[in-house]
Amino acid sequence: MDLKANHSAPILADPTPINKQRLGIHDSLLPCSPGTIFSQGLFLTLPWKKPGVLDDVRSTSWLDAMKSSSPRNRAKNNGIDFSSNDVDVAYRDWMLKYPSALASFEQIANSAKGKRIALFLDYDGTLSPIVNNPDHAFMSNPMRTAVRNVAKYFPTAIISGRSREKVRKFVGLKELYYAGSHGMDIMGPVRPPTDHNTTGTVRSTNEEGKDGNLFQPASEFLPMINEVFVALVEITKDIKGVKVEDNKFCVSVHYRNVDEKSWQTVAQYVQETLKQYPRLRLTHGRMVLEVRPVLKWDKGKAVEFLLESLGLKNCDDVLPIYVGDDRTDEDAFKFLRDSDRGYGILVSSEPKESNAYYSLRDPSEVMKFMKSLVMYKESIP
Ligand SMILES: O=P(O)(O)OC[C@H]1O[C@H](O[C@H]2O[C@H](CO)[C@@H](O)[C@H](O)[C@H]2O)[C@H](O)[C@@H](O)[C@@H]1O
Repeated sequence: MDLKANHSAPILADPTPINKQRLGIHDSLLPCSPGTIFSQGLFLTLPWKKPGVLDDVRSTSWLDAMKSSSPRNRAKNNGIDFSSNDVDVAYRDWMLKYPSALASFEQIANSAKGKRIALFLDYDGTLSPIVNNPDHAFMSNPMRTAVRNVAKYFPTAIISGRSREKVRKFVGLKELYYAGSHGMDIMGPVRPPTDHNTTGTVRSTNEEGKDGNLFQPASEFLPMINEVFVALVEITKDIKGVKVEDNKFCVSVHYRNVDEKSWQTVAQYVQETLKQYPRLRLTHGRMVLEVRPVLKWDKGKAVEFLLESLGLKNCDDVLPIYVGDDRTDEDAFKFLRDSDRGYGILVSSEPKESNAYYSLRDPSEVMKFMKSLVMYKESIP
């Protein structure tokens, strides 16, 4: 098979328009994403753009996105002086729109009355603090205990951009469901799904010998992703601080530890490499460029899939709660908002537009929130 062939999904025309990134607005919050059309099935079809056209503009826009990914630059762009108390004022204003899930816990508990909560948790920046070395993003033991306790009462799933195996190792709890590669690798419960498009689900046994339903909608992309991973490691090897991470169905190119002067080179190298892979696209996370298949599958779809697999999808008595900190989590927030159920909770210590309803400042507040859920459950006679 020619891995690089442009079968059904040509390259993304202009993946990160400059003004959207400056405003820090996620695509899903805008009326439509220019150039993005959903085709039948899982493939995202994107109009073909002649390779080479607008290359400079595109790498400039990626550079701009990379700069705005740094909290200090973002504050500057929003006219906030980092050294003044403007930051606190801006955060307090923002919390009027996205109230603290801790301060609003009673309200959340009221809407949970008579309902079954299903909890979905992102990993990096939600359960573990953001650190410079992605291999050292460990979860604390108190956090692990909090997740274990909450999972005793509510079905709980981790949905991460990392590979499923890696995030499962970091979390280390058998009692959870895990979805890796931004939801493109899900090990759900055995219960056969009914009305969801789950073709490709196979019965599988995980590392602990537990049976599950494995769903990997991007499996045909695996050889291509492996190839691009090797190519990216090679092309970036002389840029100090770059880390290319294999996340199974996607690849992360971290630039957190790269001198800002070399960011443009990183963006250019990644884009140059991707020109040969029109079935892959580039997205942007926290100081990371992420290469992934052109597939209509994201964390929102993963939540929908897991609810279906758990037999909770079409039930009025279910309250899904999704906690996450990154752009990719917005797809899950949007799914909950659009289907008018449950709550998205954005973890952020700075103002950000979001599809979430509530906010938490950092992982320590996420831990308190989970403890509150346990106390709430234990208080019910
Ligand atoms: O969906 P998530 O579980 O939040 O995964 C998203 C990415 O998280 C990791 O990168 C981020 O965290 C690192 C460790 O704190 C940090 O160094 C990096 O700058 C962040 O982008 C992970 O390494 C990526 O592969 C995930 O895609």
